[in-house]
Amino acid sequence: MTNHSVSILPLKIDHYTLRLIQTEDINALHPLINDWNVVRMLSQVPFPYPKPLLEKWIDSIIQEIHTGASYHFSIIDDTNDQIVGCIGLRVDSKDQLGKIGYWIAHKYWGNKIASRALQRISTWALANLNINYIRATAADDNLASISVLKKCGYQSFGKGKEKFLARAAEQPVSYFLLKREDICPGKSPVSLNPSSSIPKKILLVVAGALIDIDGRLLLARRPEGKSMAGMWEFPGGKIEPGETPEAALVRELKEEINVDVSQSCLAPFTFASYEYTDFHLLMPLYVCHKWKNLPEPRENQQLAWVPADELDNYLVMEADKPFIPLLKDLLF
Ligand SMILES: Nc1nc2c([nH]c(=O)n2[C@@H]2O[C@H](COP(=O)(O)OP(=O)(O)OP(=O)(O)O)[C@@H](O)[C@H]2O)c(=O)[nH]1
Repeated sequence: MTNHSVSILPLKIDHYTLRLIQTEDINALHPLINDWNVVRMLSQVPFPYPKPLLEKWIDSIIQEIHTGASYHFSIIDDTNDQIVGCIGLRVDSKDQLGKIGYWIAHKYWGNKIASRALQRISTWALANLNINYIRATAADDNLASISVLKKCGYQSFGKGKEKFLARAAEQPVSYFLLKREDICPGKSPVSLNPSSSIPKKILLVVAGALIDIDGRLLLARRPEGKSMAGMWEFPGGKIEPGETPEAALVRELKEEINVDVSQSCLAPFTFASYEYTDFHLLMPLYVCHKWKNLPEPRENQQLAWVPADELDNYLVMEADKPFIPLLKDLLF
């Protein structure tokens, strides 16, 4: 994907901070991870864990942040500035999958740090990375981790065997998956026989497809905290009572991305009629080629100018999916 960067500011949970692992963390991390209690539950780590090997791993994951291949965080107790564990995620963009792993130093077990960190990173990752699912693996004898995963909404989806370096043996493991809908249930599409459900409130929303002189389309990413955070959509919003769709779109474009558009520059293009779990969305989409001001995110959303051949890399809202082939024809 182009033209937008992942927000990796330190993340807060109660009195803990999650921030990207740094080279200087080595001295604090090494004694905490070089502990049989911790290492026996991690498949890829030997025991003892030589410091230079950890150093090499830290160097590699710092490089991977630049390419977006992985994001690993130290978990820091704000009360004394001590590192208490790590949590990280490797990104497989092709399958829209993140693979998550974490450990907490033995002396901090029992403080619910893992579940809070897992909850936080899962929400952050689904809102900011190009993924729709997060996968985790736990050794079958790691009951604490299995309970943490279940508490955070991860569903068990199978069993297998994996080699654990520290134990020098294969171990039975369980695989877990978190889907976007599992943590944002409000707006998931109705999958089972929608016609039999109770009639829903019709929500009138208007959206704009802004196309620049290079033939790229503007997409906005729903920020963390909103329903369906991380999904891409078209700038726009709800039509207020007494408002025309055109007036509403002019207002929304100003409010959301500080763009001035005149109603006469909005060309009706198509519309979405889509049943979400709690409402039925009716949303006209207008095309617009002319506006004033450079679009700027005013609501903490990411913005991306996307050429036609990259549109398929963006996870757009379910209701917007039919727009994509139509817009590709328009852009090419
Ligand atoms: N603006 C916009 N909304 C869309 C698109 N596709 C789509 O399903 N929607 C849905 O239409 C509704 C838009 O309302 P909105 O933008 O005013 O509201 P919101 O949920 O973002 O937040 P809010 O209610 O806190 O303002 C949302 O429920 C959103 O999920 C789209 O392409 N653009």
